[in-house]
Amino acid sequence: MDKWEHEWQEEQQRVDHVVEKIAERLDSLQEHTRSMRADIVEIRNQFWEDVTVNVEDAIEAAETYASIKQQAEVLSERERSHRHAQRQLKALMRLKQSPYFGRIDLKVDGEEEVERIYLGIASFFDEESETFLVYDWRAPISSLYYDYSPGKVEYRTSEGTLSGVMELKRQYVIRNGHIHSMFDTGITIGDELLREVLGRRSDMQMKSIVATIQKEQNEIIRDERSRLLIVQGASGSGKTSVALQRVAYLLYRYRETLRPEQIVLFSPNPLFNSYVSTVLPELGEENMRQTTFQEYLESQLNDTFHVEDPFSQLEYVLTHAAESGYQARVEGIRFKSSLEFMEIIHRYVAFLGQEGLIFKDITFRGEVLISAERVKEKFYSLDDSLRIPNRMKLLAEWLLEELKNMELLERSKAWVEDEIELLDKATYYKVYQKLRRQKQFTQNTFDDFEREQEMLAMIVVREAFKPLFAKIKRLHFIDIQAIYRQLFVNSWMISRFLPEGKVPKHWEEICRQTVEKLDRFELAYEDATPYLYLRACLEGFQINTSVRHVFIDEAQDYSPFQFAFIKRLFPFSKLTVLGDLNQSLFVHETTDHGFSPLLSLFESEETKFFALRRSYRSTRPIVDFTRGMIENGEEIEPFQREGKKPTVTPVADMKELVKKVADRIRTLQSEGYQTIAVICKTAKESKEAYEALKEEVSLSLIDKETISFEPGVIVIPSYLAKGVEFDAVIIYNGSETQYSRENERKLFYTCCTRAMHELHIYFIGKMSPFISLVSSDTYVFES
Ligand SMILES: Nc1ncnc2c1ncn2[C@@H]1O[C@H](COP(=O)(O)OP(=O)(O)OP(=O)(O)O)[C@@H](O)[C@H]1O
Repeated sequence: MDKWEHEWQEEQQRVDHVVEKIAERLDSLQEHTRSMRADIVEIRNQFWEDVTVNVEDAIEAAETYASIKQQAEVLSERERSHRHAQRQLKALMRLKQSPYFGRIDLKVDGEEEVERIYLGIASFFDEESETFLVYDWRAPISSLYYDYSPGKVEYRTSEGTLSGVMELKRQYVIRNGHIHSMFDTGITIGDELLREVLGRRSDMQMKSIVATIQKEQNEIIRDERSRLLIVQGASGSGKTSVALQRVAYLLYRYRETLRPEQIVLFSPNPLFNSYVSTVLPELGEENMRQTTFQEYLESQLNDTFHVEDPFSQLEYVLTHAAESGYQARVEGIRFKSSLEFMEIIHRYVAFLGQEGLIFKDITFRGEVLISAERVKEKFYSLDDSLRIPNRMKLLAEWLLEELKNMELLERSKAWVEDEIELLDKATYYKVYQKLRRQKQFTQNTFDDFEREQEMLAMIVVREAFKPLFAKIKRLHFIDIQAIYRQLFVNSWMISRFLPEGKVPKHWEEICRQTVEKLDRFELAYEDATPYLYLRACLEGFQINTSVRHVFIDEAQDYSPFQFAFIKRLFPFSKLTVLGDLNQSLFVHETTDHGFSPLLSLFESEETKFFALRRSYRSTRPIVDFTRGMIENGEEIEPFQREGKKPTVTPVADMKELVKKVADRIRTLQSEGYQTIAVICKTAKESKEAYEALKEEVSLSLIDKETISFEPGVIVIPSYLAKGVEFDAVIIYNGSETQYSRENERKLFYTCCTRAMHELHIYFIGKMSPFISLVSSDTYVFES
């Protein structure tokens, strides 16, 4: 037996030993959770018995209530522990299958012994030997594994910086308790293991990368200082992966204080949410809160407007270029997304502090109780050194007082008498009891009747006024819609607020389009954030104080305005922003600001910028091809994973296109690929492609309503394929007519970079100039 075989055997023996220990722990934990479950069932049963106690008698009811409350607390505490134990169980079960993936041998300077540190997805401490049989990958010492190759190392502990020598770095693939493969690694973390991992077939769910995190990624994952962390990373460089492992890291590092719901991830679409949702559970953590910016907008605006989503905006930009008004809309999108427009809103708000606010009449049963004019007069009579939201609060208090007086007067109106007659018996009885308790009955039947009527009138009017009071408390008397509209009704209005006095191009047309939409209760995507911002400046920000970390993935698709807004929403939160400027989809990104507006959000010493240049997703030939399409593409480093060159195929017409694409799908399937995406430019093109192809092969169509992927063949519009990857990608129609304008370059690049193993492009007529740009040795032209 050679040395390596011998080591392998020893390693397997250790795995067996650890697995056995884990199995023992599992047994006792299972026993413990079983008894905990029995407890919970018992408390629950008891609970219902208590609830059926007679609650007629007030004292007894109060006692019952107290006891139920106490029991409920015990129950929820037990349930929490049970959930915790369940999670531990799951983690242990995973650990039992694959207890660790790495080992480092460390000799600390000044010590004799070499310590062997094994890394896995969770720690496992053996009480008998009082040693960690496995260290959590997030433990401080584990960082050595990611940051160093064998040789001299340094690391920080609570006692200071220690130095030493890493004598060995080893990687394992362990499945079902058996070592599948084992490598000793050199400079980078297991190129071999990484190659193996990356060469696997995709199965529509993102995977954790803890075994092969690269040094440059580890730095981002473990950064704890920055308030704003910006990651510009090439396509496939692991931005999303880094974001998710960072969430897991933070949950571990701050496990005493940080809960998963205090972390929010903004993702590009709901489909992406489901794509990444398995990573944290795989690591034994609960998922953070996942949302999309659109979801937030809708939650705030849906009761007033139909809010356009970003994909409809993009679909318009991509497909309506020939229409009149198109240039104005595009210019409007750019302008309304800028920080300049935010500044205009600030100036507008300052102006509104002095004049120009618009209020609603306060009406009741079709009559004006307090006219908008009176409300306005009152507002401007308030101390104008106060901020507008504070004045609004005072105004609301005043309105509530006024309304209370009016409520009194209302009681004698005729409608109240009619309503009293419609009251049910129970209400009458309640009033009777109440008067009796207050000993207000006089025995004089006539007076008593009067008193009863008064009280009933009070009840009726109070009930009717309730919604009015609620609206005032929510400041619904401010006519935000009209105030926003006012900025666009007179096209000269804007010139008062322009910082440099330059009115945007097509301004009149932009105004006309905006007002027209607002009057139809529609809000264009580009208007939604400024509208909410204006509202917040007038009503006060509804900030979220509990969230501690906000992650924004695909950040290149957010406007500077949106970034600034998100920061205001989460004032106590750190921001991790990840994106790739080469994949910008939205129109506002065609300007040159990049991520620079972000830098103005925090002080420079609180901000850190990282660049990820290595691309892991696609094979080297695919990266060589795609990086030729973009500026500075040579800076992207492909990971050395071999594969076939992309193909570019001309076809004569739609009929031939469908036939060739269907043939390709069949070939790819026969090669064993699980996930094959036919990527189209728009939803419209996707639908057409799907209708044509479905006669030939079995496939499904993805649209913006789709919430999860299934493996197989899909047809998908470009913008929904963002952030996701497929074994093989077919670009349905890569001709000049589809992709030639500058804002289509990045779209095309994004589509092509979704491919892990194979990329095939078809075109009719002329090929897209973004292909002709690329060196012809990087692809195969299949005529
Ligand atoms: N260190 C790593 N070890 C193993 N796989 C990795 C590593 N880093 C990235 N990957 C893999 O590379 C692929 C791309 O990663 P990810 O989607 O996170 O990149 P991205 O930068 O967000 O890409 P894009 O911007 O194109 O959407 C994924 O399959 C991911 O698992």
